[in-house]
Amino acid sequence: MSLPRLALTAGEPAGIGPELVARLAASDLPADLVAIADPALLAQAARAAGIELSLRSYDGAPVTARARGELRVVATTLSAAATPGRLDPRNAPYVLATLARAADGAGSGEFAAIVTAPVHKGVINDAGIPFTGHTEFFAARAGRDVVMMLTAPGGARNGGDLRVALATTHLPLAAVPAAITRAGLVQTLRILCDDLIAHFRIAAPRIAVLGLNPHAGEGGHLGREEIDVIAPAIGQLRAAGFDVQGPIPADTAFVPTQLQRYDAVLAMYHDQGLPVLKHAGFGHAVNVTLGLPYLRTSVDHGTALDLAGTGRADPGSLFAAARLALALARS
Ligand SMILES: NC(=O)c1ccc[n+]([C@@H]2O[C@H](COP(=O)([O-])OP(=O)(O)OC[C@H]3O[C@@H](n4cnc5c(N)ncnc54)[C@H](O)[C@@H]3O)[C@@H](O)[C@H]2O)c1
Ligand SMILES: N[C@H](C(=O)O)[C@H](O)COP(=O)(O)O
Repeated sequence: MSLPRLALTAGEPAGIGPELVARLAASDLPADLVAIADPALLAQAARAAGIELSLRSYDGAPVTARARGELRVVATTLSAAATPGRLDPRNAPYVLATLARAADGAGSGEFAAIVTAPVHKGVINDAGIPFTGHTEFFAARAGRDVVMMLTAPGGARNGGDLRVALATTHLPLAAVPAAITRAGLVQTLRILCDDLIAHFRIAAPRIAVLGLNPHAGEGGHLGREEIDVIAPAIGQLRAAGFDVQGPIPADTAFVPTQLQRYDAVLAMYHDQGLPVLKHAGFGHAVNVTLGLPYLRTSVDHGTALDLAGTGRADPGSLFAAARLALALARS
């Protein structure tokens, strides 16, 4: 039987992504690993980290076994030689070309899933290309509404997984209140519930929806978004039969006794939910994009320019992302 094929994008060439992809290839993960990257960059990162890598050109043929270190590559050429730790806007189109190739392959069924190493959003913008993240890039390319969810195995302290989804993703904090709309929340909650049922095999997901303001608005005295927007969206989902609770004050939503009651928490913005998730699981948590017509998982960390080229980057999250992608593909 052929192995499930995972597309691996190596991300920012000056970051830790190429080294992590090489480390994953050196593992015994039972998958047909296809990197979409510059082969010379992968070889250079592997050499620097003392990883033995055997690169082969990707020809599309199915494979039934993969030896440690074996990695097929869709060769994508850097615009400028990469130096670890030093960003170069000239390579931004290269980074986006790797994402586009992965998206097209996953969309056509060529890949069972995409697993992405981190990109640097700033340098892509410095190159004059508007870009806020993989999540938004894949959503736009697929023409779908999506939801960013991070999952930390065992992060709920009761042995369960901590899952945090976001109502808004990469935008300035000042723009958050206006970006939270009733229709948007309803769509986000539907995608979250549907994908927890379809992909995570949770028959009736229990969702905690956080408030936006301190103490969930304190009855309207500390903000009205809970009353005007969040509660009506929750009501709509509940009327449709979903187990959605809230708006819950964010400051106490993550205490273990509260978390036990839920399968996922919907935070209103990036830094309301992700610091908790990363505190609980940094290094082995996984970022999953829900709502895409294909599977996409990613690491819980960024480009770590300070570690690039040192061989000291922890590959735990990329391994977890690849394992989750495989599990989701099998299910
Ligand atoms: N999946 C992604 O593409 C992704 C995720 C998060 C951040 N980013 C981007 O990465 C860039 C840098 O972001 P940042 O500095 O806020 O976060 P970062 O995760 O790159 O670094 C934060 C700290 O964590 C450490 N760290 C990160 N990954 C590590 C690993 N695998 N092993 C050991 N230590 C690790 C770094 O050395 C640093 O001290 C930004 O452009 C950001 O947007 C991308
Ligand atoms: N919000 C993510 C995090 O903090 O880990 C990260 O920026 C990556 O997002 P994309 O997968 O959309 O690039």
